[in-house]
Amino acid sequence: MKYVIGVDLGTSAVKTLLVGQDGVVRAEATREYPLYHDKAGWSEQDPEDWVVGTIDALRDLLASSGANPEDVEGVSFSGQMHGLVLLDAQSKPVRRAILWNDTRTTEQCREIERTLGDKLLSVTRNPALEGFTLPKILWVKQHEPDSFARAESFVLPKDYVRLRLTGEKHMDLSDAAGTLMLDVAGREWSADVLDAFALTSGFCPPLVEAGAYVGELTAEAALATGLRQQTKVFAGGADNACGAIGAGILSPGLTLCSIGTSGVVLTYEEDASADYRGKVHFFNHGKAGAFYAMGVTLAAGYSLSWFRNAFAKGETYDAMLQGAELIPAGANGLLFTPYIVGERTPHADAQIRGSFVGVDGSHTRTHFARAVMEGITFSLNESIELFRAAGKQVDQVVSIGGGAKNPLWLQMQADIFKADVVALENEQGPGLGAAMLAAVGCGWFPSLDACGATFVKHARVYRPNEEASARYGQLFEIYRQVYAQTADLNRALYAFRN
Ligand SMILES: Nc1ncnc2c1ncn2[C@@H]1O[C@H](COP(=O)(O)OP(=O)(O)O)[C@@H](O)[C@H]1O
Ligand SMILES: O=C(CO)[C@@H](O)[C@H](O)COP(=O)(O)O
Repeated sequence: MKYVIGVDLGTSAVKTLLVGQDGVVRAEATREYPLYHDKAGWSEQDPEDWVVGTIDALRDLLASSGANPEDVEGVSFSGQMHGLVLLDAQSKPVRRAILWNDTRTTEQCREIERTLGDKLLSVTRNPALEGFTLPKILWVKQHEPDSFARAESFVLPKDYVRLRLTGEKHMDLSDAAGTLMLDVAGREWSADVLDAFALTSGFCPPLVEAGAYVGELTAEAALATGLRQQTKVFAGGADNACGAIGAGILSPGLTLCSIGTSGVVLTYEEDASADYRGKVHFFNHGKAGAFYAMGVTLAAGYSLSWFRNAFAKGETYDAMLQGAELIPAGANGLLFTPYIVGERTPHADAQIRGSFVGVDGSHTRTHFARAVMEGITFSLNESIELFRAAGKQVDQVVSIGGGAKNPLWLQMQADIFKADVVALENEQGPGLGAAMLAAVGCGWFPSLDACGATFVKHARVYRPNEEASARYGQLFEIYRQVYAQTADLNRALYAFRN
């Protein structure tokens, strides 16, 4: 049996999958790494942690599977999007990476809007959001001129790991789309954007397709991981593009829900003609020539992991959520808004923060945990509603990410989305998508679609429960009001955050 490896560089951990030619996941290995929140709204990681974690996980993957390295033909990547890794002339990071969920750049977003005007939406196809890469570059330029002066180029998180494993510097289109520097429809770095901010084209890495062959491992990387130096390396893509590939979202009419650290709802777009007027993100897909539109909840899984760290430290998610399935929909009148690091869709607001509304003396920790899951799912439903309002039919949603490990949450998604929710045999969609890019690159299949027919394995389908759905419909209308009712209060509280 021949194998490929998918590496998913997530926010909480790097997850590696060894997948056979039959699409069966033979082994998994994971390494967690820390997040640094030095100030409210800041979120950073050390790129070295990604590299060490990836090498350790790959070594583990080979050891635990017993696979012969000679049989591992290719490897590809999926990565958390937008994170800025500034590199010096020797391709060494000049500072820690500033991540997608870091919201320090509101001022730079306004500068981008003023400078680019209409070109912002017509060229980059996206609004200026704090999480995107260009505002981070401008922030470093303004606040850390010494670091910026040493920076000769930039890459995104998974590009840095690939650079360390191959010695080759590239960025794929699906990830470049999240920088706000790409002409998304034209599929090239935008001269308009680069000129407007005095950035040279040499500052940006060469662009490739997600499925492009970019080289083989360095001798050092082969020795450290146990893989052969001749293992073929393919560029890989943004985690949401790879999640879409791994969930089979490869043709029109298909919808994905991913609950990782962030939460996303995305729909496939055949071409760049759709115009959502910046209400949702619009990016290049990992399938060459295609696109996707996507709404993002900044703190989806992160809200539940925050809740666990704060109130159930040391417990597993399953232990913390025990009994939550016995509580009726609506958590006995307790509502949660998951704005704990700000929000993107439908409220692009870095200052908003979360709320529990309706706290009652009878509520237990389990009610709060259930309310957190419901609030996250209501937030994702706002994106589903946006797509429905734009004319998309959303009858079936494929669900992936850590949140899809929990059957209660999958049923809740079906009830709140009022759509069938399909779980996959393995919820690690982005890692599987990366493995599919490698499988197609190695010539095992003529296309991603053909590969999907073997690799994407649907498991249980969760259908909406009529009674719960009706109840959630009423609660969703109340949930929707909380943003407007708490926006001013949160602006007033801003001065009191560290
Ligand atoms: N057993 C579980 N039950 C419910 N939620 C879970 C479970 N396991 C993980 N999660 C959720 O999944 C999130 C991590 O998802 P993952 O896809 O691994 O994230 P990332 O790709 O951002 O690193 C956690 O923050 C948590 O909210
Ligand atoms: O910022 C976005 C998408 O625009 C996030 O979806 C990141 O790509 C991080 O993803 P996860 O770590 O939650 O998978």
